[in-house]
Amino acid sequence: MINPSKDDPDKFRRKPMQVKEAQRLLASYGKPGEAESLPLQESHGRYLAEEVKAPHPFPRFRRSGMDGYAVRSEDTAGASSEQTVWLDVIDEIPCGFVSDKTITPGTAARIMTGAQVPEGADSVVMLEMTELRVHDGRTQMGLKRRMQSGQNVTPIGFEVEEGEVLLRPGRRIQAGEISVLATFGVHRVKVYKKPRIAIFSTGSELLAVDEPLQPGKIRNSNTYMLASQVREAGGEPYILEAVADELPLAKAKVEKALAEYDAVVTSGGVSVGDYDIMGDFVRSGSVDMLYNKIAMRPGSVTTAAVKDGKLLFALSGNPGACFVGFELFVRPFIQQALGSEAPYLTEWTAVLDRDYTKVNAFTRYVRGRVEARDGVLYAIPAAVDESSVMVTIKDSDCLIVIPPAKEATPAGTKVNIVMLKGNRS
Ligand SMILES: Nc1nc2c(c(=O)[nH]1)N[C@H]1C(S)=C(S)[C@@H](COP(=O)(O)OP(=O)(O)OC[C@H]3O[C@@H](n4cnc5c(N)ncnc54)[C@H](O)[C@@H]3O)O[C@H]1N2
Ligand code: MOO
Ligand SMILES: [Mg+2]
Repeated sequence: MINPSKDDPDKFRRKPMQVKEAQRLLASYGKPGEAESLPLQESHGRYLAEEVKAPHPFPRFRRSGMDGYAVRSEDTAGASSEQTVWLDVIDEIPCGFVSDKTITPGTAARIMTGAQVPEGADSVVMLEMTELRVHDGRTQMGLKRRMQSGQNVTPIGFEVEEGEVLLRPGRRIQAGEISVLATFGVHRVKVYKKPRIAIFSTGSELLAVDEPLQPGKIRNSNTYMLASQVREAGGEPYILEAVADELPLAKAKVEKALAEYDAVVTSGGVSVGDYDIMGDFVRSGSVDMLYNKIAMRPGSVTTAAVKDGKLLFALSGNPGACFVGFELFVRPFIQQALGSEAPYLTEWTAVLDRDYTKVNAFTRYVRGRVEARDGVLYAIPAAVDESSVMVTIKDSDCLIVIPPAKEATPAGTKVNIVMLKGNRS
């Protein structure tokens, strides 16, 4: 039986908050966590918790850029297409070896790419530009070209000076950063710990992925989608079992999870329905509600609350809204906890590729694809983008931001797009 007293007007009177305002509010909770030291090869995708300075210049020694001969450029002054200059070859220097000889006038040393240029030499002649002979019992190299001082020699500190700041805290470690760290012998890297994020869905209709379908029921896809989003954002997902739409069950589960993990993400039950228990929970006083309505679609009922400094993100059950709510609010929190210097998704501008006919008082985050044609970015909205639609999430690489509009937004309009791909670990 429907109980009329259930329709508490408080439930419906929600004050919408703008996306950016909600992000600012959440940012005061998103702080880098503890640091840990990881072996270099395990640090990929993490964020530096320390500043890395160059303990020595790089290159550390004058380095040959070619396989050839180290010479004194002065000695080649007389070389021309008609005139070969011959120099005595006094040493052979493979990579990794340092010659104990000095190149004096009239001499040269055979040298390999990457080897230390010997004292006295100031340039390296490419092997292909030289000839070799034995003359009066001496091995000589000949060349017909004048060399400039410094030619094919990389000077000390060409890339990096000693003491230079190479990487700052908050820098995401990828291949280029790994190369820097390895070059300077940073074999253990101080990074921020991954935040541990508990995830569970609410809904009496939910079946586990391995259960056969039953009438009126669906499989729980949000939990797994969210775990994947947590991972992509750099966090450590912890999947908890879904709970039925019963307030005491959800309350106990959230409170335990908030105590045990760095943050909790739930899906479902935040709207105004009779069994929307998460909505009731955040208004129950057990947690401090930050917002329960955002001026956006999908995900207008996206909710957040805090307890003892820990965040509860109560996302919509509708898969499209759940996905967007995560990207706009949970992802930045995870990134902030990781110490990222750029916690929000990259925004670009693009040209709307076709008319977007829906109107709304709230900003829409329409899933879509981005395409570059003739140097211009075009944003193509997904054919179906309803909040309840799951299947087009996988085909989207951006969210097209359509500001509140009373009329259709025509093709050709310049729009902001929030990039979903290319930001990931
Ligand atoms: N009278 C109104 N009804 C609705 C409103 C409204 O303003 N007034 N808002 C609509 C909007 S917008 C959204 S979004 C949804 C939000 O719903 P809830 O967050 O309360 O989520 P549920 O009611 O639990 O479920 C909605 C929908 O999503 C499916 N679902 C839930 N959990 C999962 C999961 N883990 N995996 C896959 N699918 C899931 C669920 O079965 C429902 O179909 O409310 C509108 N209604
Ligand atoms: O939360 Mo609903 O997805 O606003 O459309
Ligand atoms: Mg509901």
